[in-house]
Amino acid sequence: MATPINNNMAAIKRYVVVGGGIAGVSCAEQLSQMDPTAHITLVSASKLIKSVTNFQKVTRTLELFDVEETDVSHLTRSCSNVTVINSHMTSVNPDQHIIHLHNSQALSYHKLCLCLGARPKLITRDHPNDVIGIRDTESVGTLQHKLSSARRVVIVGNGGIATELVYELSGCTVLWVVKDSSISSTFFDEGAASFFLPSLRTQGEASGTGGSGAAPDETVKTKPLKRMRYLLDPVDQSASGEGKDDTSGTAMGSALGPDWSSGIKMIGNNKEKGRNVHVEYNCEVERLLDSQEMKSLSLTETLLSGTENESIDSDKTSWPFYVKLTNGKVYGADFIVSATGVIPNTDRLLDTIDISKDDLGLVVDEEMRTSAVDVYAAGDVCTTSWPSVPNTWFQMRLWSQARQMGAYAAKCMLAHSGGESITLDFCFELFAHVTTFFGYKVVLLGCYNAQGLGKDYELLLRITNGVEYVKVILQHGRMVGAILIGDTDLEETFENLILNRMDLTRYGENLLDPSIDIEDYFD
Ligand SMILES: Cc1cc2nc3c(=O)[nH]c(=O)nc-3n(C[C@H](O)[C@H](O)[C@H](O)COP(=O)(O)OP(=O)(O)OC[C@H]3O[C@@H](n4cnc5c(N)ncnc54)[C@H](O)[C@@H]3O)c2cc1C
Ligand SMILES: NC(=O)C1=CN([C@@H]2O[C@H](COP(=O)(O)OP(=O)(O)OC[C@H]3O[C@@H](n4cnc5c(N)ncnc54)[C@H](OP(=O)(O)O)[C@@H]3O)[C@@H](O)[C@H]2O)C=CC1
Repeated sequence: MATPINNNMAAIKRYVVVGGGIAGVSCAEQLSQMDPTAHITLVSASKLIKSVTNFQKVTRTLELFDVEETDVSHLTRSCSNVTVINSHMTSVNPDQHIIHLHNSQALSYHKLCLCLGARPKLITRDHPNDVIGIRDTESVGTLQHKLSSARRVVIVGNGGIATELVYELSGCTVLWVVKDSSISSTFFDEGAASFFLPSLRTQGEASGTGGSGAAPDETVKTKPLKRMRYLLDPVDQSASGEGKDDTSGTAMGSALGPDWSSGIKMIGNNKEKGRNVHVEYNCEVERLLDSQEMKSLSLTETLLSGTENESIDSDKTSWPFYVKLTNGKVYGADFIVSATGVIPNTDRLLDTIDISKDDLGLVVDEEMRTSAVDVYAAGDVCTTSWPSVPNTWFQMRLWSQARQMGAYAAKCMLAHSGGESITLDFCFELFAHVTTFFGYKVVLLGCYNAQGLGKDYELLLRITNGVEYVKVILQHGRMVGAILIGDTDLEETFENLILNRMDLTRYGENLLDPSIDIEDYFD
């Protein structure tokens, strides 16, 4: 029998936040800060919760911070009106305004914010020992353990985690399976991907087949209109972007924080071996096979070219399993990291509550409300539904957005409690992300890959191989997006230009002329 823990529920307006990740903790902190008299309860399935430290605003919309995993006393010390319950929420009853917890408690709420996060979307759940996902500290531990005896690891996926892992892993061969024709396609077009390829090769030549990143002269299919470009180092023509199709361009513990991989040893069984990455482009994993199946199907393992072949006698090497790719090749491997995106943690919850969802994400309106009355959602678990005008913000499951959404949901909950509505927070006007890939600072602003623009845009490019890659997307003479790789120092100016929607037609090619101090231009 469930026990209500807040008996005086009619009198107390209790804000309940579920989830101890960045979104949930930011929501609880913001509620506490804005209303120190409010009763706030944070329910977290994980014992440790996330807290944002060293927060700094880089520009109006870009923010940098560290994420620490702390015990709950860290939060309750700084927010004395927050109590934390370490349990799993099993169901929600919006009619009665009650949630049920795994420990048999029932908890009533005035407003509820669900910050349940997401978990890895694996290519298959049929091989839990061979196919792993990375999300929290525990899963990184599993990765390290498996790596220590691994000779060859297959990484599937072409987004954030895969891009970080291929750069960090050493001591084994990495077979990177991407379904696109260039690497890191969630974040970069083919030009930027080419800029990064030398970094992949630094510790041993990366080989690859069929992709533009590795095959600079790849034929172009469609060409957007381009006005000009700066190519400071003419060696790598592929990186100029000219003639490229630019339309290509998004219960565990809480997700890891920035720099999760630094300081963590990710070394395979051969400590002497550096980075050794082989990329298979334009394909996916078709199936996994054990050695019996390999024999019965008379399949032959594909040999890896380059350094690996010198050290592996392929006839004698046996592998725990084999992957058959959709391009027909078969590779032996020790294990697979499926870095193939995330699934919001709502599936069980959805059995208990009538609530709108989109691809398992809880649909929220511009005041972070779900379709269930007094139930809000923030972070990876939600799917935003508001139209972005101008069209320069979109959702991506990132910690900056988790933090912003958590804090904004708190503001909405308090405003609605007072019978007020609230206008969409400024941070949702412009997509802004700062991160590090392949050792380079990366800033993404607005429609950085011309998302949603069709072919109605122009590009400006400035590239210095090994130093910087600057791409600007213009529509009708106005800047709508930018990719800044390296220490370009352009983020603030470009952010202003995108937000101001200034007509830049008259500046023409001077906009990216490296000999002009662009900041002075617009002061
Ligand atoms: C390896 C990795 C690297 C990343 N790198 C970056 C990066 O460089 N930059 C970036 O911006 N983003 C990055 N991200 C994404 C970022 O970490 C997430 O977008 C963000 O942390 C999501 O926060 P959240 O609070 O929404 O969800 P989570 O951190 O997943 O937290 C959800 C919380 O809810 C709890 N929970 C779930 N269900 C229940 C329940 N029923 N009852 C109670 N509690 C429950 C979970 O235990 C967890 O504490 C990375 C993610 C990963 C996995
Ligand atoms: N520095 C950063 O900003 C980082 C951010 N993150 C975030 O963490 C979360 C998890 O990262 P990650 O798992 O890399 O997710 P991402 O969404 O970044 O990337 C997933 C990738 O896997 C591809 N994919 C999906 N299904 C398959 C499949 N069956 N076979 C092959 N490829 C497939 C996707 O292609 P398609 O898009 O075509 O479906 C996409 O390229 C994301 O929200 C990500 O944004 C993670 C690490 C670093």
